[in-house]
Amino acid sequence: MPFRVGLPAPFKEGLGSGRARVGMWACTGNPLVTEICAGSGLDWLLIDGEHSTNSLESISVQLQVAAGYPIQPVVRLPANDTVLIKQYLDLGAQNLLIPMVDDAGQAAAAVAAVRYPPHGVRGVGSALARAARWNRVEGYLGRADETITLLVQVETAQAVANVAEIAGTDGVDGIFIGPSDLAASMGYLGQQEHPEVVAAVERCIAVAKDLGVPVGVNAFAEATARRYLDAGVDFILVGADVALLARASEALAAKYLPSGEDGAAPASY
Ligand SMILES: O=C(O)C(=O)C[C@H](O)[C@@H](O)CO
Repeated sequence: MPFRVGLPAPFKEGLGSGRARVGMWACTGNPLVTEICAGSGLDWLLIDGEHSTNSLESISVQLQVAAGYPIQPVVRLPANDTVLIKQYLDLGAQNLLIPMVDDAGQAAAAVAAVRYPPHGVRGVGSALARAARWNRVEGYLGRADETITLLVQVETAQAVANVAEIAGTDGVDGIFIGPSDLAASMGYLGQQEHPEVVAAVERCIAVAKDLGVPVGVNAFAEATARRYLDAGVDFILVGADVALLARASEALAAKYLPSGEDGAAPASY
């Protein structure tokens, strides 16, 4: 039986070759919404465990739903934490994004967390875990690494200063730049488009390209997204389910309600 039977290809496969992968955030915690986004035709979905109402259970169901569509799910954890990483891997998240990785030591800790001993510290629970399809994936323990993609987030001024060491850490499959937190840490809270922030993002992209390490970024403004694509990012997030719904529902209200009304529905509605 070929290895990896029943498991999707990891995000790292082919990453950095060919055109950039374009994706969106899945933040509602709702499998139906994620299913709608999974059928969008986009390349990848980022299921968010950091700023969204997602639990281990809701992420697990969304991965099952997304598996029916030609889209690659990546899951962001709330923190760079060995126990959480074990739980996310075991529920079947193969592609992990770890937030707030500021130096090579923190990157190495994330690498150790995704690897079984002797190469790391991941606890062994494959018989109980969807990761190994309850031990139906022949040889999973010896080859789990092949099924996992580890992406780390560069999103502070400190991380930008250390970007070459972070990107070059053995076992890191790519870096993902977070302009919102980066802007905040540079003293420009809420100003992801500030020229110094954009310049720092572009510096990180250039360093990663020089090292041959795949690099991604978040950019909701189309002009900025296109700028980062031109700079050579390999994967990008260009929108979010919650943001699309918020803006589209506001546009509906603006279209049909007389201007000046707040659009609140009657109490009995
Ligand atoms: O700092 C960033 O940018 C990110 O990490 C992405 C944000 O979390 C995303 O929610 C957009 O604000």
